[in-house]
This record gives sequence, structure tokens and C-alpha cells, in this order.
Amino acid sequence: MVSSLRPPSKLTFSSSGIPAALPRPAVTDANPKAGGTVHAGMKRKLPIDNTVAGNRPQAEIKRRPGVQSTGPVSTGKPTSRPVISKVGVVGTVPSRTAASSRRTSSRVAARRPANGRVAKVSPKVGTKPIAKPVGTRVPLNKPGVPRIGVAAAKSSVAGRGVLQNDENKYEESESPSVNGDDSDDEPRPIIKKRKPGDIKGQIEDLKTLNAYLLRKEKRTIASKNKLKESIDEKERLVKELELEKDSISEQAQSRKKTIDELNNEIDEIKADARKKKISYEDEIDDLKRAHRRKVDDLQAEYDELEKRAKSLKDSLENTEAELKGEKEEVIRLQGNIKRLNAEQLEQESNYRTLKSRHDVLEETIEQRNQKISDLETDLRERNETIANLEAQVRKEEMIRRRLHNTIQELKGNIRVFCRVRPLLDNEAVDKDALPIKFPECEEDNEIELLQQSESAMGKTSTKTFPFKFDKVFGSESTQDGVFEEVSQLIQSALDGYPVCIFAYGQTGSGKTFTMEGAKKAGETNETLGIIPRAVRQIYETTEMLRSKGWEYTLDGQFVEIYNETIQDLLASSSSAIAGAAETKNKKVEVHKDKGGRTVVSGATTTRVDSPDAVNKLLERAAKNRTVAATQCNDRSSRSHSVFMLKIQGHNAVTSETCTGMLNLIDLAGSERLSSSGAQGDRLRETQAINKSLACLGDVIFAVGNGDKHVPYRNSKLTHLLQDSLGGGNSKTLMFVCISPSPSSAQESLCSLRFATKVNSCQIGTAKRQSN
Ligand SMILES: Nc1ncnc2c1ncn2[C@@H]1O[C@H](COP(=O)(O)OP(=O)(O)OP(=O)(O)O)[C@@H](O)[C@H]1O
Repeated sequence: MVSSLRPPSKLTFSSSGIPAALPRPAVTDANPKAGGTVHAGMKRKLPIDNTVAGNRPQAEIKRRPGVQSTGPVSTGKPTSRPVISKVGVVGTVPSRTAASSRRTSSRVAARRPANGRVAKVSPKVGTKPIAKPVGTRVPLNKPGVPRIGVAAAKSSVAGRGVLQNDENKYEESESPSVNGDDSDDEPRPIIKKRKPGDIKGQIEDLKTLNAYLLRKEKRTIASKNKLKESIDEKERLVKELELEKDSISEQAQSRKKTIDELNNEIDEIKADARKKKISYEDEIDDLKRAHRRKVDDLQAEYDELEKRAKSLKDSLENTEAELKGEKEEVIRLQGNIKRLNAEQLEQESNYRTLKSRHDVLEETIEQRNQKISDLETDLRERNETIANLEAQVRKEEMIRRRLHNTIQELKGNIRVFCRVRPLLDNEAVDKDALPIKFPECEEDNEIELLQQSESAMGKTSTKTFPFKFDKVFGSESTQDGVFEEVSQLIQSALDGYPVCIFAYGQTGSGKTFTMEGAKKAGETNETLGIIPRAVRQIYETTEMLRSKGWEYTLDGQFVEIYNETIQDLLASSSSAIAGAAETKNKKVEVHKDKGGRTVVSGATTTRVDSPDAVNKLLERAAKNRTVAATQCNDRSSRSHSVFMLKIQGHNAVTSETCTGMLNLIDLAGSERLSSSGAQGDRLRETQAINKSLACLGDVIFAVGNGDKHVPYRNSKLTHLLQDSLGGGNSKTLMFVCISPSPSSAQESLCSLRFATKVNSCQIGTAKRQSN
């Protein structure tokens, strides 16, 4: 019988907690001679109680018919319990004689299944009960057989044969039986009965017996030695089994540990499962809610669909009705199609007619294209002519400028216009009593001032003072009419000449009205004075002159001379005027630049590139004058305001350049000191005004007389206007403004006399400033 051990491939646990795959010996009946179970690892002969088995292999016993075998191998129901002795001899001992083995077998019984089978026992301790005929008695204590304990005895009993592993065969032993069973051993010598006194025979018998006993002793000793060896071997086996037991115990502990770990793992899994259960419950709740919502939505959708179905049904009914109408329409359209077909035929005939016309037209187009080509040639020729004409125009423009200047010169480089303002509403005067008369003359250039005087005798006489100027404007004159006469001088400024236009006269005589226009809000453009009109004319003319190759830049300055101090009227803390630099706190000075031209530094210069820029400029100046007037009562009447416009032109075609200067001056009131009755500050103001006006007269007279020294620097005004009052190339126009009021007659007389004096001056031939 061979048992083999296979290593466990995988540890699995049975319900009892014992590894199901624990290695177990495979018990087979491979060795027919063996009567017991031998572990695969036991590669030695084990003495077995062969006598019990009758020296016949157990399998053989099992197969032999008629033998009543109760061995577990043959029947599976042992009549005796397996015995595992300390020496590892496994045999079957009848229950009643196995007391000495009970302690050992009890350990094995712990592993024995409940049904008492020993087919599977502890690894390496494979046992197989040896079948023994019932009632067979093992003779253990025969005389001459040494007592070596139950196991030893059993071994000795089994000494007739040896148990071999699967590699060794079960061999018959040659040695005599140790249990003294002569039937199988050397036969006991037969001692015949001797006659008494047959000593010799008795001695021979004794010798024979002795020899037999000696042989038998020898065999017994050999058997004993073998048994001893066997015992040693089995003790060693016991040790091995104990070691194995310890190993199994360790394995058991390790498995227990594993079981604990697995239990922990199971607990964790359970806890995890509980958590998951809670989470799944929440999820289920969410899903239920979602489901309810979905159901609600679906219900709403269903309602909606139902509504739609109803509306579709209605719509279908409508459509059906429409379809009916459409069918009628189709019938009607079919009639139309018939009619259209007829029309189409007509159209086709029209098309043919049109096609023939189209062919005719194409011919015409060809002829016209030819004509266009001719016209283009003509146009080119005409363009050339236009270019020539433009050159001619430019040439003529130069001629015009020269002629215009000649005319101006012929009119006089210093001209004086007299303007009499109308009576104001607050001047309740009889018109017939007015001291101003306008003689009827063709050129409207005469004026008479009537002055009444009373003689010592009390006789009243009227004295007439006639004056003649270049032009006299009566109280009926309009701003338009006045500007028409002035515009020629403005053109001179554009043509590159320095031009000065003054308004001279007593306070309230209409100087500001003439120069700037009405101050009242809501006045129309008709009341605009010379300054806005002049700037507008210049702007419009420069735009027109673009076509003749001229590009102009206009830079304006507006200053006030009060008590011989120049102040900037365009200064703005908030730079309200586009392009205006901050110059409020700067001192305004007059000096010469590198080119010897008189310039004003410290005053704001504004680029006038649109009519809007002009308006803003004038508004700013008016605002600043109003502020100044608040600081000093009636200041505007006692200061000179000077608007200076620098006009720079460049003709890219002819490479001509020109620089004109237009000065428009609203002079301070020219009251006489004696008549004004001024005192204190007013007296000083009046003195400053009179001085500057006198200086202006002196400069004009000096230039007119051709004096070598012209006293420009005697006043800020003449110093400022030096280039424009500089004789030959400048043009000066003075407006002498007259109040028609009788109370102003004396002042009017003075003004007219001053103007006449200026008018008598003839400044030499004006020369155009050009590069
Ligand atoms: N030609 C005119 N037609 C209608 N009203 C005029 C005319 N000339 C002047 N006036 C009016 O007469 C008043 C005085 O005129 P203005 O202020 O121009 O005089 P002024 O000489 O500039 O006085 P000041 O020296 O005080 O500035 C103003 O109300 C003005 O509108």
C-alpha cells in the first residue's frame, strides 16, 4: 500500500474552518502484500503482524472468498480501531487488547471522521487497519521471546516479514520465528524416549537440543537487534511526527490569524455594505423623487401633447377647410393657367418683337460706343484745355491780386469811413434837431455837423462843419452794406498784405457794434460785425482757393490793452477754445522775432480751421471781456480790443507763399478829458486812452509825412500794430463812429476832425509781403 502526499494547490476552507485542501495521504491498495498503511515518506521496512494476516497480503485476504474480513480496507467498517504506536507501527489490534494503544489512538481519533473511517488521517501518518481474522490470537509472550513491549511484540510478531514501501517488495523472512512458533521455524528436534540409563542417548538428545537452542538463541539475538534498530527508527519517526505536529500547529495558528483577518475583512465589508445600503437608499430616494418628477413632467407633457393634439385636430379641420378652398383655388388657377398660356404665347410673340428691337439696339449701342470713344478723346482734349485754363486762372488770379491792390492803393492806403449810428430807444430827440446832416451827393462820402451857437446879443446861429471821407454810412446803413465796402480790404489781407481796421469814436458811438456786432442774445446773423464776417469770408475764400492750388492756415489772437497793459482775451483755465494753450497767467509782450516781424508772445494763438472755431474764439473773448468788465465798471469802453489774424498761404502748384495780417481794432472811447470830468482811476484811464489814441495819430502822421522816426513804441497799441501801420505795404481803414445825439455833437466834432487828419495822410505804395 502506497500513500502519496500532494502539496496543496490552494487553501480553501470548509464549513468547519479546516482547510479543505489540507494535504491528505492518498490511500490505495497498491501493495497487495502490505497489511498496514505506510506513509510515502517511510522508506523502510516496518514489521507487521503478518501472523494475524496469515502472511498474506491484505488485499488478497479481501479478495479471498469465504474469508470473513472486517478490515476497513475490505469492508470500510473496521471491527478494530487503528493503532498508531509511538514507533509508528500501524496495525489493528482487537478492541479488547488495544488498551495500551488507546492513548495514542485517541489523538488520531480527534481527526477521525464521525463515521469512524480512517481512510483519511493526518498527513504523513497514514494508517490502515490491518485486517485480521476474527478470533485470531496473537501469541505475544511465548517462552524464549524477549518482551519488548506491546509495540515491540507486535513488531516481533510481524518479524516474519517486512513491510516495504512502494519501491520495496514485501519479502518473506528467512529468520526463525521469534515467538517460538515452531510450525514456521526450525522444527524442534524430536527427542525420543530413552531407556533409563541410556545416558549416552540422553546426552546426545541434550546436545541436539542444546544445538537447537543455541541456533534459536542466535536467531533471537539477531531478531532482537533488528527490533532495536526498528525501535530507534520509529523513535526518530516519532520526533519527525512531533515536528510535523508543531508545524501543523503553526499552520493552524497562521490559519486562525488568516481567519481573524478574514473576519475583520468580513466586518469591514459588512460595514461597507451598511454604508452602501444607506447610500443606495438615498440614491433610491433620489431616483424615486426623480421618477416622481419625471412622471409629473411626462404628465405635463402628456397634457401638453393632448392640448396640441386637440389644436392639431382643430388645425386639421381648418386645413381641411383650407384644402377645400385650395381645391377651389386650384380650379380657379387652372383657368388662370389656361389664360396665362394664352398670354405666354402672346409674350413669346412680344419677345420675338423685342429681340428684333434688341438687335437694333445693339447696333445702336455699338454706334454709341464709338461715339463715347470719340467723346473720351474729346474729353481728354478738353481736360488738357481745362488744365491750361487753370494755369491761366492762376495767372489771372495773380493779375487780379495785383489789380485789386492797385485799386486799393488808388483808393488810398489809409482810408476813413464814417458811420453814424441810429438814435437809441432811450435817446428821445427830435429828428429834425439832430446835428448830423448828410448832403445829397452821389458817392455818399460827405457829412455835415451842425453846431448851434448863441451870440452875445442872444441871437442863435447854426454853424455847419462839412467833412468828406472815403465813405459815409448813415444811421440806415446795415452791417451787410458796411462789410461790402470792407471786404475788399479783407481780400487784400488774404492776398498777403497787412491790414488794419480801426473803430474810433466816443463811448456809445457804435464802435463795438461795427466791429463785432450786436451783443444782445437772439440777434440774427444780420447784426454780425466786421470781425465774424471777415473771418467767415477768409475761411470761405481759402476753401475756394484750394482749387487754385492754395492751402491756407489761419491763426487768431485776441488781446485787450487796458491802462497800457496787454491782456489775453483767449486765455482759458479750462481751455474751452479748441487748440488754445493755457496762457492766463503769462505776461503778454510785444517783440520782434528773428525775421524782424512784430509778434505777441504770451497770448493764446488759436487755429481757425472752421466757422465753428471762429464762433468759439469770439465767444471766449466776449466772456473774458465780461469778466474784466465786472472787475472794473465799464472797462470795455476804456480798453482797446485787438483781434489779430495771421493768414499764411502756400500754392503747391506755383510754389507761391504769402503771409497776410488782418488786425481788427475796437478802440477805447475817445472822450475828451475836459468833457468827461473824470477823476481818480477814471482820470488815469482816460489819460492812458487819450495818450494811446494820440500816439496812434502821431504814428499815422509820421508815416504819412515820411518821417524817419515813427514813434511806434510810444504806446502799446502802436507798438503792437507796428507791422500793419508800417507805411508802404500796409492798408489802414478807420471807422469814425458818430453818435447822432445832440449831446454828443462836440465829441462827434472832435472825432470827425481826428478822422479828417488821418484821412489826409497818404501812406506810400503798399507792397505785397511775399517770399
Ligand atoms: N449802426 C447801429 N445800428 C443799431 N444800433 C447800434 C448801431 N451802432 C450802435 N448801436 C447800438 O448803440 C449802443 C452803443 O453801441 P456800442 O456799444 O457799439 O458803442 P461803443 O462805441 O462800442 O461803446 P463803448 O465804447 O462803450 O464800447 C449799443 O446798444 C448798440 O447796439
